[in-house]
Amino acid sequence: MIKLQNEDGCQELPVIDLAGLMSKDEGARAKCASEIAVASSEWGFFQVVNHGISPKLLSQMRKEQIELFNASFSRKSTCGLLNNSYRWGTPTATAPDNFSWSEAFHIPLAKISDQSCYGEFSSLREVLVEYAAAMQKVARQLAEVLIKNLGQEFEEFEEMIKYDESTCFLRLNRYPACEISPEIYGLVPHTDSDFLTILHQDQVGGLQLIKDSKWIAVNPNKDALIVNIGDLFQAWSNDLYKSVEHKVMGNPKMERFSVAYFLCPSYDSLIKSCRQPPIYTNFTFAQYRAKVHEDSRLFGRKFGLSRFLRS
Ligand SMILES: O=C(O)CCC(=O)C(=O)O
Ligand SMILES: [Fe+2]
Repeated sequence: MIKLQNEDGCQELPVIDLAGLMSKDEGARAKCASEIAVASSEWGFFQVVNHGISPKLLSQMRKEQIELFNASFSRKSTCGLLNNSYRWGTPTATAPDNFSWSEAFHIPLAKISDQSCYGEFSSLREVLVEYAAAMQKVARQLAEVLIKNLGQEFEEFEEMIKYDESTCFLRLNRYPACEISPEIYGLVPHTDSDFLTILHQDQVGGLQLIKDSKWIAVNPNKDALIVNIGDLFQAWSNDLYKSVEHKVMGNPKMERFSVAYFLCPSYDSLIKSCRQPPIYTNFTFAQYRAKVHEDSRLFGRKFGLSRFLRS
């Protein structure tokens, strides 16, 4: 059992002021970029403030999200709603420790402006469109910093990986209060299969990540977004940036909401290390997704990048 380290106040997730990236002062821009790169390699996780997304948009998103999840189960799982993306629990679970006590909508960006996905939730559409565009902007800004820090041209990177509206997605999460047992996860430990993820959580808390072999809780900060490195950036950077395991703990009394934006490349993008000697074999995003799905189906879990290690 891994002890929760920051219960005794040892370590707090870095908070980075993104205003630095926009500064006229070159030194301030370089300092901010360096903080992002260091946090990505030492933590694989960080928080950003002054990210440019208005508090109004964040609170509108939360309001719409709550209304959506308040709908009946039969309505949420109705054919057509948000691209049939409603999921609850873990269909592949074989034991309590691989079951996630949560429900979610998992919406590809390509479907976000599609009127036919919304039914009576028409005001959700406008908010999601604006939210996705705002998150995409921050995600690309961070990707640019991380790519330049690897000594690569960002334009070339974007040319190679062509973000795809059908592979980037938003996930709306709800974690109902779970009175059954404190052992049950809201979301089981996992790494994200993308370049990077940007999360907006409410004030309930429950997200934890591994740092130096210990679980660290992310204390809610109402002004911050949480950023984490995904498997693809770890492979691309040849393990310089870390895709670390994280999980959501269940809460016996309070429900919790979060929204995650996943920055993904097109399926045919080749993910190859920018450094020598490469730790992983080259793979396309389609191959990676297929392997993750196959492992979940056959073994009930994801093995992720370890499947692509060079022998
Ligand atoms: O809700 C959270 O805090 C984490 C969500 C997450 O890790 C995910 O959706 O991949
Ligand atoms: Fe995640």
